[in-house]
Amino acid sequence: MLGALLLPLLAAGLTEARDSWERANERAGRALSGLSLEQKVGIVTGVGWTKGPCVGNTSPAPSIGYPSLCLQDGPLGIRFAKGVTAFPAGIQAGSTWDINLIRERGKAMGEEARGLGIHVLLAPVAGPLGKIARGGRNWEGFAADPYLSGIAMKETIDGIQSVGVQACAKHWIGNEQELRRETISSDIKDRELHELYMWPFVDAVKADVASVMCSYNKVNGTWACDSDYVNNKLLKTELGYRGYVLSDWNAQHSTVQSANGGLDMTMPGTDFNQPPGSIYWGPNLTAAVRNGEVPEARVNDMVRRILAQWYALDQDRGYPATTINSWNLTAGGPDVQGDHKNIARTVARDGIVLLKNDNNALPLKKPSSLAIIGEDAIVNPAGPNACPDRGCNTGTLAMGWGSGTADFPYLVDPVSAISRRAAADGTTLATSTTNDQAAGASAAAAASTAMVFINADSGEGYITVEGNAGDRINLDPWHSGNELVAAVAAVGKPTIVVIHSVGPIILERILAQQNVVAIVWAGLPGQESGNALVDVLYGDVNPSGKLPYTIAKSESDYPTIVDAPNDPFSEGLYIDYRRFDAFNIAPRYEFGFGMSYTTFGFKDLDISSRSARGGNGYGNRNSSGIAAGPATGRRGPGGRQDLFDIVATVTATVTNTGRVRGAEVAQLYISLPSSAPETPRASSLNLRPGQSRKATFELRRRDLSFWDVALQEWVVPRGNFGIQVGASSRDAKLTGTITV
Ligand SMILES: OC[C@H]1O[C@@H](O[C@H]2[C@H](O)[C@@H](O)[C@H](O[C@H]3[C@H](O)[C@@H](O)[C@H](O)O[C@@H]3CO)O[C@@H]2CO)[C@H](O)[C@@H](O)[C@@H]1O
Repeated sequence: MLGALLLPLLAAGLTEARDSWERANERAGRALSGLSLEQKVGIVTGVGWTKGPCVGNTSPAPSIGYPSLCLQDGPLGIRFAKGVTAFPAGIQAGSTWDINLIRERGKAMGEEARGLGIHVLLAPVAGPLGKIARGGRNWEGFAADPYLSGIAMKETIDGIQSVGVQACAKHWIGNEQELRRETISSDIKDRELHELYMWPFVDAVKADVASVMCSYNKVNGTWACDSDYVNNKLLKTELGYRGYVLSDWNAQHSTVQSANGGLDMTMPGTDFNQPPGSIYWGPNLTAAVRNGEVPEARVNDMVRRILAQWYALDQDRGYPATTINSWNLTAGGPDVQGDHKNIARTVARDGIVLLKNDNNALPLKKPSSLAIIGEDAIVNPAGPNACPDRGCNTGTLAMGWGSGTADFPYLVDPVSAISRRAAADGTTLATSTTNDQAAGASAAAAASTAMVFINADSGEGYITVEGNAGDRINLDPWHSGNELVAAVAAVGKPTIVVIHSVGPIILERILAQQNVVAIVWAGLPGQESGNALVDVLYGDVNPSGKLPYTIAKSESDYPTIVDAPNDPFSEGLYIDYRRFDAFNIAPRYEFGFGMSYTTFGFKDLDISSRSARGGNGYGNRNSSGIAAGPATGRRGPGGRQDLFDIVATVTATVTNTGRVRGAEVAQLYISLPSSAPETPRASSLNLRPGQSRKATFELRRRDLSFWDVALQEWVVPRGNFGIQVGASSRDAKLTGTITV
């Protein structure tokens, strides 16, 4: 392992902001001048839960052709609709580490939103970031790492907004657990706030995300949606955010403080989990303006921000009428799936991580017989959508529960997909599709190979499933999964374990079973679950997924668990792999780990750096032209714009040294000079080699900087930066340095 901490980096081409914002902003200003105060307040206030077709709706302003804005979840597809695609969850997209796939998934979600006349898709998610392994909503986001999360945020937003739908980056900020999420204070120190929790939102702002949703929790003692500090100072001033801030549903706690603190839209608008009739804005905001507590200029700013995004995305020109009906699904329409099952299958497949594969147990080679065991192999007998917001764990797991879900149009379960393949191969199947251990053992006894399906679920805290109030109660598989694997493995047949999970599971008891020869981490694959799995199990596609979080040997190895009434974030910068690396804790499977059916060689590391302040580029392995010191560029979306300058390019040649075609995610990690505070981050480049190809990583000034609390600025320290290119956070194949 290199150095105490590793700061990683990525690939090219980060920002293609829309250039129409200035014009849109002018149009918004003109439109605004013709509106009454009541009309403006209607644009910033939701009409109430279930009072419109979408989960969030605002009042129209017909005089300027402005509609009732429709805001709808969510991060893996359209909630409360029929005829939509149930895409793989964010965490599955993250485990592909594939920029293009992540963008295509976002675009497909955007197309479905547009097709239903949804103006704002409430996605993607970067909070929770995933510092708490048990955190109920971690699976809605992409990775327990700000760098990978940030890249995925940018690509998803680009995809959604490329088809004219407003994206919403959520939940801003510090919403890391479900327990007491509406009362807890996330007490986050300045450096951690910048380097971990704000980092992916910077990418979102740089991508010109239309809206940001403030979270339920308090930040350093003040409700996020009422906080001048997080909304005005950090988001709108420091990060140069041009869009609007909307509240999570009922996350607003005041009329005046929230208005003056930077909130621009309140949702859902009335009496949601509150006494009937309670509402902070609407008439109360009008009154606060009239009595001088909120300047009308502030309300004008809210409306201008909202209208500017509507104009910038051309939603004033021929945008489809809203046809979704969240409260009567059969009355909504039309079917908007198109061919999106293809991208859903590809993301599900490329997000599968192969964790163990003794003696090439996989891919399967037309086995004469195969036992399929476990309730996770079949669809819930009551149907895949039997439980509202997927609030149960019955049958195969393909998404978590809560507002970040969609109805399955269908769910291809593992047993159906494997049965089709087995029929074609002439394989005899023995099935036991409950978690009954004796039945599982007897199925295994009847076959040459056993395959056991287990899972672990979590979700949003307004639903409790089998004692799990959103957050998980432990990191074990559900429904006695460990015992089922043990009973099957004891039969003595080669045993393959397939796991569907929202996040890490402690695997030690499974790994202790001698006959467990392979472990396939199938994640949260969405509607194409079984098809994607068969693609990998049979080697039609070589697995290329890499873990977007660390799998520990013991839960106590993780930095924090859900408990205190307030969270002091005392783990500091050391979340997920940063903690394992810094404190020399051996993980079971490290961040970035994932096996393949082939092998890869890495060679020819080349590092060329250039001045961050416009100097000429030159190849150099030692002293660079990169200027040390604080960022000084003008501010724009994302903050100081010189932070996005490319200051170095790192290349390496990756060769497929095995016998079958395959893809490798080459990963680059940077360690900052020891003289500077340590700053770990991670990222990657997805490389699909034929035989040999060059992986190219473009490093931005931002990627070599740490947040200097005293200076209140990003700073590039002097000294040697360690460069590591390899196959995971702990598998360095090539190393080098950049000296600043
Ligand atoms: O959907 C918009 C945002 O909503 C937040 O979650 C809320 C969720 O949408 C809503 O369905 C749920 O309502 C439940 C309510 O809280 C509960 O008291 C009642 O018994 O059942 C309702 C469900 O039928 O409330 C959620 C908030 O508590 C999300 O945080 C946000 O990400 C969504 O975008």
